[in-house]
Order: sequence, then structure tokens, then C-alpha cells
Amino acid sequence: MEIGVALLLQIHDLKKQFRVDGRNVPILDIPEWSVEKGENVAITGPSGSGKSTLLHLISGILLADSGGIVVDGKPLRELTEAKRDAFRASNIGYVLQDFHLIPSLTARQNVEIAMTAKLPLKEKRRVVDDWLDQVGLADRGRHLPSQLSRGQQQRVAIVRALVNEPPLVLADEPTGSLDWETADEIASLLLDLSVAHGHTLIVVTHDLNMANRFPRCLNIQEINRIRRESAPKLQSSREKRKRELYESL
Ligand SMILES: Nc1ncnc2c1ncn2[C@@H]1O[C@H](COP(=O)(O)OP(=O)(O)OP(=O)(O)O)[C@@H](O)[C@H]1O
Repeated sequence: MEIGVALLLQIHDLKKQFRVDGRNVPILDIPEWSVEKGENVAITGPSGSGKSTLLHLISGILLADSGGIVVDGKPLRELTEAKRDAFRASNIGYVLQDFHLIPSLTARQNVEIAMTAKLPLKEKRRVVDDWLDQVGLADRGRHLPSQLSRGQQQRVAIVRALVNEPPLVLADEPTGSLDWETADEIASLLLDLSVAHGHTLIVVTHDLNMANRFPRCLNIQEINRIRRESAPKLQSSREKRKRELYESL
């Protein structure tokens, strides 16, 4: 496969299915898709259409059944699981809906712990404080997540994702658990930081206000041959799992 210099992500002949209730259910079948370096892309689409699964495959958390994914010139399939983990830590920033900050660590420590650069502690701290300043949290470095608002927690999570200056940033519903106004601020922040630092940003979202701000916005069904309707049983079993989880809380 020819690796284009201006492409940060190349996908070809990607297929992924899950085994559910004793049968294989196809989720993704993407013949060809690419993202250029520095592009900001929003992906929308119906619930269960494989958006999060696509991000898991791009980040190497999951492996495809067949086909190739090349991230910044690196074919993920050729890496062992340990090498994929190391590649992800240095090259991919991940922002999630529910922040996933460590509750017992301060905002600053939550970022420091994600840094891959071997720097003296003082220098590390300077870098982290500079990032916290960029997201308007200069005076919050010593606060625990529980002492921060949800929007502030997401800002810390964004800094944690960007602090290693990864060429690729993936965000899965980054505004999904925020009120409208905070969601709008977080959408602006992610886009502004991505442009300022030259990252390539791929966001999965149901938030059309956010998606419409992106220079490139697509519905996953434009690139995926599998239609959501083809997996109704899987969808209902997923909803059942979710219901069971909520009921057990
Ligand atoms: N590990 C898994 N095992 C079995 N099925 C899975 C697994 N992960 C995801 N699925 C199924 O794959 C389908 C796609 O899930 P995915 O989370 O990628 O969809 P999505 O488009 O991100 O949905 P939403 O918008 O609701 O978050 C769903 O039907 C889901 O139940």
C-alpha cells in the first residue's frame, strides 16, 4: 500500500465483526477512508452504527478482522499488542465522554501521569502548568476532580490527551455529559487547540452543534457498508446489558 505523505490516517478494506449470542455480527466494512494531516473531522451516525468501534480500531485498542489501518505511516497490524500500546501512548490522545480522571490525584497529577517525555519533575510541572493555563485552569492544578465542575474536568482530560503533542487526537462524545453551554465551550476549545497545535482531530459525536463546526463532517454510513438495521438483535442485547448495568447501581 502506498503511504501518502500528507495522510495521517489511511484505512483500506477494513472489516470488523463481533460474536454475540453465538453468531458473528458485522459492524464495520469500510473499503477506503483517509484523513489528512491537520484535518479536523466529525463523525456522526445512528446509535450502534460502529462509531466508537472505529475509534477503538484506529487507536489499536481493538484489532480489525481484516484490512489495514495506517496511522502516521505506521501500519497497526504489524505491531505487537505491547508496541501498539506504546505507539498509542505517544502518538494518540484520547478524550472520552466521562473524563476518566483518577479521583485521588489532583488535576496537575492527572496530567503528569500521562506524560511520556522523560523530563525532570520541575520541567514536567512547567509544561503541565502551561497547558492548564491554556485551558483556563491555571489556578486549579492542585484541585481534585471532585472539586472541579464537569466542564473543568473535561478540560483537564483534554490537557491529558494533548500534553504529549500527539499527531492524532480521538474524541468519543466529548460533550456527551455536559450541559449545552459547557458543551459549546468544550467544542470550541478542542477545535482551537487542535488548530493551534496542528493536531489531526477525529471526533465522534451526536452533538450536531459541535459536528457542524467541523470543516469536515460525515455520517459513518457514508463510509461504512454495514447498515445499523442489519444488526437489530445485537442492538437489543446491548441495550439489555446497559439496562442491567443501570439496575445494578
Ligand atoms: N465488545 C463488544 N462485543 C460485542 N458487541 C459489541 C462490542 N462492542 C460494541 N459492540 C456492538 O457493536 C455495535 C456498534 O457499537 P459502537 O459502540 O461502536 O456504536 P456507536 O455508533 O458508537 O453507538 P453510540 O452512538 O450509541 O455510542 C453495537 O451494536 C454494540 O452493541
